Amino acid sequence: MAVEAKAAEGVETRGFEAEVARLLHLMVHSVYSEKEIFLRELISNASDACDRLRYAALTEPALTADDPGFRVELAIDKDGRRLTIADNGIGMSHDELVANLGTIARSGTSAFVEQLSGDESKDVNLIGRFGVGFYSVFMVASSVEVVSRKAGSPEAWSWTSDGAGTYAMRHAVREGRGTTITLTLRTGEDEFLDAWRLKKIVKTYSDHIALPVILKGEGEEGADETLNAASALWTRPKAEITPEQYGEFYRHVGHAMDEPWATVHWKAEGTIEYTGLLFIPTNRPFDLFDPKRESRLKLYVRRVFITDNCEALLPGYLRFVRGVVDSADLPLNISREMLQESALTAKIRAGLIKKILSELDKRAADAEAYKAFWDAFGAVLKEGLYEDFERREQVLKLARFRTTKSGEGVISLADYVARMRPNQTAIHFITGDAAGVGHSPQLEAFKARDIEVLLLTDPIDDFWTGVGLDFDGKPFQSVTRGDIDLSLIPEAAGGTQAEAAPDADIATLIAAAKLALGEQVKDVRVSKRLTDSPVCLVADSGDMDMHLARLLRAHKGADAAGAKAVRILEINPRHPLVKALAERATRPGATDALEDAAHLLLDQARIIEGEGPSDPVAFARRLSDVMVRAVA
Ligand SMILES: Nc1ncnc2c1ncn2[C@@H]1O[C@H](COP(=O)(O)OP(=O)(O)OP(=O)(O)O)[C@@H](O)[C@H]1O
Repeated sequence: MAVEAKAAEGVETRGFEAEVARLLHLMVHSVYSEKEIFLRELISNASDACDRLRYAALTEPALTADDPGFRVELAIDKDGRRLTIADNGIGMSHDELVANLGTIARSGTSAFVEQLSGDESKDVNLIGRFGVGFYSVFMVASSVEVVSRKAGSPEAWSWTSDGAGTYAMRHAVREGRGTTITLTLRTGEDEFLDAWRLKKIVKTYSDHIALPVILKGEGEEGADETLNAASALWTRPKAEITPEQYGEFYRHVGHAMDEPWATVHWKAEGTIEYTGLLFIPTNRPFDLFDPKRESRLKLYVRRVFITDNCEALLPGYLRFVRGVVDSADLPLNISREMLQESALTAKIRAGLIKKILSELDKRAADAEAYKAFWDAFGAVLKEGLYEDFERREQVLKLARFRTTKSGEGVISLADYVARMRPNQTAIHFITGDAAGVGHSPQLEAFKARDIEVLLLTDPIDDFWTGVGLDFDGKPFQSVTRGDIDLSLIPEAAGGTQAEAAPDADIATLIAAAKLALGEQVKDVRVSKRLTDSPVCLVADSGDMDMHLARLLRAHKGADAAGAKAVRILEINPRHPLVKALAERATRPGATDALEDAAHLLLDQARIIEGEGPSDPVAFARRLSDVMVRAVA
């Protein structure tokens, strides 16, 4: 953390973590046009600090007894070119100052730093997409002092920096708890010393903050002035809240920078009362695929912030939802642990899920807007198909799919069913990588019969398709697994099939291939799925789907249960190569050539699956032997 720590006359100079130094360099040289967002970030932090103290005071009331009125105060010192933002929140200890303002502790900021290209003109635009919290002050300030006193502690500490590689820590004096941040503004940033400008900024970005943001001494006859509405946004009547205010509030609670894709604000009344103000983001939050799959919803009890880490409030598959739930029915002194188990929490959870799913259902009517949502969060929502047994049908109805016929668009299962071919009884799908899945040879017979196939490319697809779901009475069936019989479905017009090799010859070829390949395949058989390619691999009906097996091998190693299942090699009796080999198989002395051919066919099928030959050296040798014979 500290590159260098030097104690001289009570001053401790420390180096910023390398990533912070990079970030600060960008801030200091920033030409970002909306520099005023630094104030939003500081007020947002101050409000969070007050929320956290209010919660701590539930169990330790002495923490706030001397100064119960939470607030944020802004003060301007024109002569000194200084702007001060002070709060009476929880404050920071020496170690917290070092940890929070010297390193990158937030996932959002580290995602930001990861994206930095070194090209400043490009990087500056990232500021608007990520937000950089506290560090944004260096866009406007030549030096910054943070004086903080942790609630309950007599000691205060000062953190100072000019944003150039190091910061200094020293003892300080602060009357009462909280944090005071003093910015010395750079030349050219005088607008932030102007009371009108500050009022405007607070009104625009921080009106929703639930505690008063006060401008000191700039009102009539030097009076203090409260600049924001200072009441919790979710408690205000919907009709009085503008979309801009909802948007700012979303960015504050969601630690986000985008616009909400959907806003749902309602009051639940009945067995349990609560207010919900939920947002579905437009963009994927950075921690969306974090293995912890935590929900970030903020829970309040009668406007006192309790936690933003209550797993029991939202299932993992809705973890992209941001916002606030405030209930008067939960006890104020409820612990985070009790919350997880409370029957009231379970009721709220059921209410939230219902509201979110029905909102999605409503919005699905606008196909284009819904596709934007689906592209961002569909992969997560589909986890519900696997884990929310009760609501599978609802989620399935909300799901959208790319298919062999959808082009760049997506379709619903209802669309799929409506387009099913005569005598088609199942919903066919293939799982795989986005780049290759649409070209798999296993799809050939489906294309020949004009049967639509769902192209599933999210890792979760391999899981939910294995739980025996159906839609509208139609089961899901993988095109790469088990026996497939499409003979009852008419071929598409214009399709002509080449003559197949005689059955007896094919039987001889199959026998020779089985002998040559031994344990490497479970079976060799005539394919009903191929029309153009000579071979493909399929999984046996009881075995794991091939794509899932590959995923498991990649993540858990070759020994993972089911990952090793041996596949079936299918051959296409109408393909010229197979026909020639079948003919050759009936002639005497064919064994060696057929052995090479069988291995090459298997390797070819493996390559098409994206797996590579099982023995690359042997593959290369066989291939050159065959080529030599061909050109000799
Ligand atoms: N006024 C404050 N009082 C107490 N702690 C603070 C204050 N300002 C910042 N902090 C601490 O410093 C941390 C880093 O702040 P920073 O603004 O960089 O990120 P953040 O607030 O966590 O995230 P975001 O900017 O996305 O809201 C905070 O998480 C908080 O712990």
